[in-house]
Amino acid sequence: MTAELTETTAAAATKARPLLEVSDVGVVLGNGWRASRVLDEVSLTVWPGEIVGLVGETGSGKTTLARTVVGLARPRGGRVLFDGTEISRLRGAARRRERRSGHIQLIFQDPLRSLDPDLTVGDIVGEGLKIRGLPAAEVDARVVDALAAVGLVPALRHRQPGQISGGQRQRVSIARALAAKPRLLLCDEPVSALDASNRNYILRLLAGLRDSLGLSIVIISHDLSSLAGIADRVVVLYRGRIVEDGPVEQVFTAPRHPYTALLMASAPRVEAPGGDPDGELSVHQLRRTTADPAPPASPGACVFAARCPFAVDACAVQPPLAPVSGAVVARPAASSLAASSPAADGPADGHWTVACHRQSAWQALARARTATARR
Ligand SMILES: Nc1ncnc2c1ncn2[C@@H]1O[C@H](COP(=O)(O)OP(=O)(O)OP(=O)(O)O)[C@@H](O)[C@H]1O
Repeated sequence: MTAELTETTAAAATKARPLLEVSDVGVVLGNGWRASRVLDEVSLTVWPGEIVGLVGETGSGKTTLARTVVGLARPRGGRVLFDGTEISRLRGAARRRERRSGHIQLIFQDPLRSLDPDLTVGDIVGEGLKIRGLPAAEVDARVVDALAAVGLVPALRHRQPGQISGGQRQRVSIARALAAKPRLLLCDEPVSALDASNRNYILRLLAGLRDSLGLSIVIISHDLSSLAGIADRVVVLYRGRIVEDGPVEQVFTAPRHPYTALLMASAPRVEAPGGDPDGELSVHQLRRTTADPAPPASPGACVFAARCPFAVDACAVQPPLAPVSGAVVARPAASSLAASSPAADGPADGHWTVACHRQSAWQALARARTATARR
């Protein structure tokens, strides 16, 4: 990896303000009667050098949030700031300039579909640089450099996507993003199509890029266990709303929103360092049954109320994200990688919020429920 690539991105890590600030963003997709509110009052902060996991079931709005950050979806209300500049209002030439800067790179879920099968790896990685008018020799050097950064040999640049493995294709996607010298990577399900060994390789690679380049990284994932080892912070989306946002160790050890707990209970196995497997709640303790009282059904009700077994009258009103009560928030230390992150000493410490009226009450109620399926 060249010193130049390292310097450009490491500079971002030293600044004492968030790299990305999404504030109260709403997004409506579709038109007329098919229009639907896909994001509602979403706020997300990513600090220099921080790895943030964005989780939530399918359709919760994760991809839409990433697309909003890069300007592919237009927010209706709210704003997106990148390094202090409001990018959500940029139009025309200013928007094109921002895009061409390459500072924010979106890495798509399915590399086979997102990489042009007719281009060589070299063309794919260098495409954006050519569009920006860089001389051929510089494009070539940066392509080789970016491939090396993801552990691929230079000779691979003569192959086409169909001639390399799935893991290599995902590395090519990351190399393409790195060639633009980004400061923020948004990775949409970067490992969901990969087998276990490639998954671990890509996750370690992303963590290594954060450490060596000071990159900020948002990893969108269904798979909570893949985030446990590398993310500093986890943000949980449910039907377009953030329901919990906090240090990965605390959230995965003692989730404060019943939906986060349900996600964790549904996952194959999420190992939070210091976690207590015996204390974990089961899916059956967290799912509504016909025996539970009917949840409030007003239009402004908590977004999770209809599925929540602990909903009470107060849940007829959507709770705002509020600091977790009584929590002692330690510095993120989900892994040695996370603990050594530039963000771990930064202002991201101590931030743990949850949107639940019953944040202090539902755990005891859940434990009192039977841990096995009702017959
Ligand atoms: N162009 C569109 N028009 C209308 N609705 C859309 C459009 N694109 C997405 N949606 C809807 O927006 C919601 C959020 O979609 P999004 O892809 O952001 O969710 P996601 O959490 O990334 O899901 P997944 O994990 O399956 O990728 C979904 O209900 C989806 O059907």
